[in-house]
Amino acid sequence: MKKEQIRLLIRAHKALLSSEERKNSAIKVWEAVERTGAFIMAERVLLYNSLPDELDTHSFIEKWQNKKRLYLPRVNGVTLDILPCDGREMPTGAFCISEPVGTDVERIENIDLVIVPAVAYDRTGSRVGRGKGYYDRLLASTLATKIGVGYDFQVIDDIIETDSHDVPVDIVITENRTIRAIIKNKTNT
Ligand SMILES: Nc1nc2c(c(=O)[nH]1)N(C=O)[C@@H](CNc1ccc(C(=O)N[C@@H](CCC(=O)O)C(=O)O)cc1)CN2
Ligand SMILES: Nc1ncnc2c1ncn2[C@@H]1O[C@H](COP(=O)(O)OP(=O)(O)OP(=O)(O)O)[C@@H](O)[C@H]1O
Repeated sequence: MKKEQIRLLIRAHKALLSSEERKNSAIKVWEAVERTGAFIMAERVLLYNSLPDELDTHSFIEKWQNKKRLYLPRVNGVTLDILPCDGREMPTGAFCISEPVGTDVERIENIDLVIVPAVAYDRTGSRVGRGKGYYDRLLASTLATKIGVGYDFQVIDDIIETDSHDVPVDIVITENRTIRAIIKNKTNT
């Protein structure tokens, strides 16, 4: 299936979710994330500030804000800057996402774990994003563990047709499953 087709299908499916279902799924996903070795071991974690149509991250960020060093992305042209999520107020930035302020940009090399949003995943960890390539550019230069989160229907049975720039995740976590990608994504280990 082509990426654009997948985006349309998933958008339609998401529109059917009740707020109760959204909330319950998020609780289960974050409980499963907390059980992974990658999360337990991680000191610096890059999260995303969820949009209404994404798996909610707000309660999770609040819970862990003072226990780990959390970071959020901020759009800078075609790339993402990584800023600490330190509890300060976050104004609405690009694409209506609340983004951290300040100049304390962190290097992606220093991040231990990246929690990645996506529109869809397949069971090998390949992902379809929102089509702007921000995460592909960011993840191209990290050895951090990458956990993709989402609702269970965001994991599709088809294998996603990928391009050479696409960076897969290592683990996909939904309310029903934790999928460890079959293909090892790191080339130097
Ligand atoms: N919560 C969250 N933060 C994120 C991302 C994300 O996907 N989710 N990003 C991931 O890259 C980066 C921002 N990139 C984004 C790119 C497109 C859209 C978006 O809403 N696109 C619309 C189409 C708008 C258009 O084409 O102009 C859409 O998907 O319907 C949002 C964020 C960094 N921060
Ligand atoms: N590492 C990269 N360097 C330069 N351009 C890139 C890179 N990765 C992706 N792109 C460009 O970004 C655009 C969108 O790519 P794609 O459709 O794969 O995005 P996506 O995976 O859905 O989005 P995202 O990675 O933001 O979640 C493409 O035109 C692609 O050429």
